[in-house]
Amino acid sequence: MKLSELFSYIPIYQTNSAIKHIEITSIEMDSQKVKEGSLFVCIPGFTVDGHDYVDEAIANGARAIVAQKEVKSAVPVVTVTDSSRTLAILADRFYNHPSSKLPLIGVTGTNGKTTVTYLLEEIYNHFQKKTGVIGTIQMKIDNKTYPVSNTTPDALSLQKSFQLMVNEGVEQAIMEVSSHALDLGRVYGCDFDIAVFTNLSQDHLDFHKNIDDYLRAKSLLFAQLGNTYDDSKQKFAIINADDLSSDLIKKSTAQHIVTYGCRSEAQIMAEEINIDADGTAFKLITPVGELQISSKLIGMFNVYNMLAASAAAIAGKVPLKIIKTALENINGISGRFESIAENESFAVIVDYAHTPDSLKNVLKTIKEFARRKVYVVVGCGGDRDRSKRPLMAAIALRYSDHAIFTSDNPRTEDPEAILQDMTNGLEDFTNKYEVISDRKSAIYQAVNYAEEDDVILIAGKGHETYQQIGHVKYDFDDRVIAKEAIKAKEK
Ligand SMILES: CC(=O)N[C@H]1[C@@H](OP(=O)(O)OP(=O)(O)OC[C@H]2O[C@@H](n3ccc(=O)[nH]c3=O)[C@H](O)[C@@H]2O)O[C@H](CO)[C@@H](O)[C@@H]1O[C@H](C)C(=O)N[C@@H](C)C(=O)N[C@H](CCC(=O)O)C(=O)O
Ligand SMILES: Nc1ncnc2c1ncn2[C@@H]1O[C@H](COP(=O)(O)OP(=O)(O)OP(=O)(O)O)[C@@H](O)[C@H]1O
Ligand SMILES: N[C@H](CCC[C@H](N)C(=O)O)C(=O)O
Ligand SMILES: [Mg+2]
Repeated sequence: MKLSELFSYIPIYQTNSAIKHIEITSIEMDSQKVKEGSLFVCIPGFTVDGHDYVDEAIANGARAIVAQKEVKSAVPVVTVTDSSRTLAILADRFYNHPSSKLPLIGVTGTNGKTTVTYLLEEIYNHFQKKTGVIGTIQMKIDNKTYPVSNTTPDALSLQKSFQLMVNEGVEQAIMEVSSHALDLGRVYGCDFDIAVFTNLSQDHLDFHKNIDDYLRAKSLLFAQLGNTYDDSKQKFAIINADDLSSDLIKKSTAQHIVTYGCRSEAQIMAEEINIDADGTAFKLITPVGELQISSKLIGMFNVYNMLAASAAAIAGKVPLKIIKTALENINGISGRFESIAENESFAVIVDYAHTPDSLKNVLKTIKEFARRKVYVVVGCGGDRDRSKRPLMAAIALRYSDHAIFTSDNPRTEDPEAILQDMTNGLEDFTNKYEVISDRKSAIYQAVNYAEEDDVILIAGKGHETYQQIGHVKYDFDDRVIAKEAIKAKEK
């Protein structure tokens, strides 16, 4: 594509030489990925500054550079005020506005994003639509999966993924939109049709200044739904009426609002809720009819997830019957309340709870059905919100009979220091917990303790198949380790 054509979408920029004739073959934001003919966009990052990699990009074949400050370069430089924003606009143009060709649902909120996206995948698959899903676990197009390094990819990878979905004939795209992505502009240029808000509770206060700033980031998804009305392409904000943050979310959008909930008055509601150890049943009340749902998903939080997915699907004109069949068909989501010890006298559950709110929800749910002791194995991630550590530890103690505090992904932090952050202030309860920093040993210990009718919750890593220590990701899967521990106990 000619640079002149690409830049026709950027109204104001400066160049140090003529760019009209330059033909580019790809856009890159990483100098290491630059090939002959690439346009290299310099992004100032948290670790390094892309502007320092211009020479490497040119050596690898860059034909032009986009920068937001002065750089020395042997090839033409286009200077813009914000290179991240420019990257999003250029990527959308380069890949031919792919998100406008796909009905696109974005899901945001502290907890439940992955779950809601997979419920929606199931619903749309039952509706005979080919789906594309982007989120924490992977990118998935139909049944083909692709690895991801972020829940919401950078703008360049994202637009490229949308183009792949268009080429693969995807009829419904569904994605998780993290607060980081919204704050950093990774989803600028995405033409969302439906935006879903699950809930807000504490997380990521290492990145966001405070909880208000975190909520403001989440609200951007709703602000980005657009400010005009188009009969042929209606846009919807799907909002949890029972969440205290919903007022601000509602005010952030000019688009149609669909509310869901169980306690406050809402358009989509669950009534006559019945939750037990095998599943959940409720009556789904909607403006287009009512019906009974009987799902294998466990816990009140999953009723909310099912309501969120149902509300989005109703906005997307999916018939209620299809929604019912899909919700009743889904067995569970990888690493979310996943039951491991099917043939044992005790239960082992692996769950991705890594926030105070999700840990509390999941433990309260287990406590309701547990016949005997509840053990929890949990840690907190390094290089992440420190203030959630003592809260998660206190919740683990309060809602279990015995807690084993261990490492999650320590990343570049000292694992013992993370555990100190968790246990500071718990000196009076040392008989209710122990600290085993090696995660494998912690899981083995819990399994060794377990007797008939006990439940073990292994929280925090869910579907993850690695443990990151320093900058290295080692193979590690809670589910595999738990099964090994059970086998060893049986011997
Ligand atoms: C804090 C944060 O969001 N960091 C993201 C950011 O990394 P960074 O700012 O450190 O990037 P950098 O290494 O400084 O590089 C700056 C620029 O220089 C370029 N570069 C760098 C090196 C080089 O040799 N050549 C070169 O050109 C890079 O390609 C980049 O364009 O940009 C990277 C590329 O897009 C992201 O992968 C990275 O996410 C990291 C891995 C991360 O952990 N992010 C977390 C906090 C995150 O975003 N989480 C949310 C989910 C949270 C949730 O689910 O609740 C997510 O959406 O994943
Ligand atoms: N609606 C909900 N409200 C509160 N907790 C929930 C909800 N749904 C799921 N959880 C809990 O949160 C954990 C993570 O769920 P899920 O992966 O769906 O959330 P997420 O928002 O995608 O998380 P992440 O921010 O890591 O991508 C689950 O394992 C469960 O313990
Ligand atoms: N997307 C979340 C995942 C946290 C999962 C937990 N296992 C951890 O490493 O803290 C994050 O990056 O904060
Ligand atoms: Mg997720």
